[in-house]
Amino acid sequence: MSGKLKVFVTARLPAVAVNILRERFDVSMWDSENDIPKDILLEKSRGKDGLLCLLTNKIDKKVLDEAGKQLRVVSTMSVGLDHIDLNECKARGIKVGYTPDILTSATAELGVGLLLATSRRIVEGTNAAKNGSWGTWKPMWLCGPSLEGSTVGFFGLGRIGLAILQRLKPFGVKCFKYNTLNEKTKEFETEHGVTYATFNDLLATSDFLISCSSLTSATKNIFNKEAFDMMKSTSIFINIARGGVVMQDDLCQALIDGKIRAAGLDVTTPEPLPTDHPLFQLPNCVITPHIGSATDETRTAMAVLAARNLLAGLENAPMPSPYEL
Ligand SMILES: O=C(O)C(=O)CO
Repeated sequence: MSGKLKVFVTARLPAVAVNILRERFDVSMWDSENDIPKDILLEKSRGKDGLLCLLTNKIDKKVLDEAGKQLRVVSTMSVGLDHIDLNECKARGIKVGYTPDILTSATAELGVGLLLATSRRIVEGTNAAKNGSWGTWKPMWLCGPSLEGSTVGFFGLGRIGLAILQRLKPFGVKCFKYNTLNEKTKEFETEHGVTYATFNDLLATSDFLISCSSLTSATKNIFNKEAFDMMKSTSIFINIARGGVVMQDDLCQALIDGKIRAAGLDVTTPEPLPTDHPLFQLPNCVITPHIGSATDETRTAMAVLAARNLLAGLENAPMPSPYEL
């Protein structure tokens, strides 16, 4: 038996990340890209000093109990933390590490991609080109709204929202609005050319509404029937945050009824969304499988940062990216 601290990694990660841990710890890993079943997560967490997890692993009281009192660090390869019971971690003195910043650009790129895919009807267009419905060039076929001259609203304007805003400026957007829990300073608003809106104003005036907010008890299901009813029938809704901010059945109905024009979703409830889900039947809904941060560079950097957080946390050194509980 080695006297090394024990860590469990809940998914197959790039070797460059795992090797950081192997040098110092007794490492076991769920060596698969498929999600680890809960019973195995519980079993493998038992007796570990540290866990390196993904956003798909619910690190709840049960996992923490099963791991045992020696568990000192939970490091997640994600910026989102809604899968971790943070209150329990705090109560137990367990340190939490996460991976913000390094995925901002990649996620912002995908957000812009979804905006363009929905507004310019790129998926509908490629399908039409493939399936023979192309025909001749028609004056108004597959038209969509322009970003130029539009009002773009952000629900949540943290790192990722801001990065999308910056990328959208060259498109000639007329007005950027935002709604967040805490209003930003006037200096911030002036610097970024964005104005605060109440949630209702954001709904009523945005041509494009982008959800970039974290999932909390305050944001859960906030995009519901009432919200979609308030949006313009010409507006486009984008969600790159968490599926849980949306009442998905209400969104589906709003798209069917023409309450809003289109939606682009990188996140859904559940994930994966069953292939027979009605949203997949709608031509005005573009769904990508939670790939916001999926660039080669970003995913590798996230894995490495998660490993470094775990290493530092277990060695009582400052984590490169701690989440302050
Ligand atoms: O890091 C996260 O929270 C993600 O959603 C991954 O893109």
